[in-house]
Amino acid sequence: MSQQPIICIALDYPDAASAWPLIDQLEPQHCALKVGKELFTSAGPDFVRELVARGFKVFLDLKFHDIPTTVHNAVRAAAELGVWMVNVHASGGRRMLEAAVAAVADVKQRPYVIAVTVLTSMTAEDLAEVGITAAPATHVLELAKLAQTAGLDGVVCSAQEAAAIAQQCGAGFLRVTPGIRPAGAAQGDQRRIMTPPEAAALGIEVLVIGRPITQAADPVAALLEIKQSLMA
Ligand SMILES: O=c1ccn([C@@H]2O[C@H](COP(=O)(O)O)[C@@H](O)[C@H]2O)c(=O)[nH]1
Repeated sequence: MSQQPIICIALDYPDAASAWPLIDQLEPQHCALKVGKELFTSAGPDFVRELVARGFKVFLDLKFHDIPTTVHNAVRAAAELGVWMVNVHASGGRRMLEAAVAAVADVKQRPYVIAVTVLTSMTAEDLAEVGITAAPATHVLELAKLAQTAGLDGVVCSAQEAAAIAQQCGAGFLRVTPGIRPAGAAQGDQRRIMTPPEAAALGIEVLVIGRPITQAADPVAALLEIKQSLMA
């Protein structure tokens, strides 16, 4: 991983035709691309293979959460697409996490396997409603510890928890942070947020940014402006 964070653009488009105009203007050395549930459901594995063939690092953000055998086989199928990173929910538990790691053990180009801790859209109140009374930061750390001891490469967390995770899990354990909002950008449904320069100052490895880029009048200019803000 480089000193500057990798900017991973969340391609949250309804279909491939809507996504290509932006992708066609991007260079693989400038950003990674995230394909999530909406676009994958619509565009499918061939779309992912095409991004990989064009040289992009692809984060397949399908957040698998199921019984261990099902997650093992799903992670294996994702790895065979040649993606750079794939994820599962840490709350699926240790056996599920270990199954996800085992799935990529003998894959030729092994992807990073990371675990979602607490969604960046969630507050303490949201957690309490699903029976988790710990503060988000506390629960994120518990799940990060579980993911690390199960052999995962890192976690999805908010930038607000990134420093504590580095302290607890050490360097080399990836922190992939959505909920990144340039100053003045619409928060939308995100709740635990941080600006790109603040997140970069924490040494976060991957910043996931969607709408502030994809819904900008000029998405490429928005990406360049964010990258420029990291140099200051
Ligand atoms: O905790 C999480 C896990 C995943 N996401 C995904 O990241 C992007 C964020 O997009 P924005 O438009 O920048 O809000 C989106 O694809 C989510 O599915 C997340 O936000 N939080």
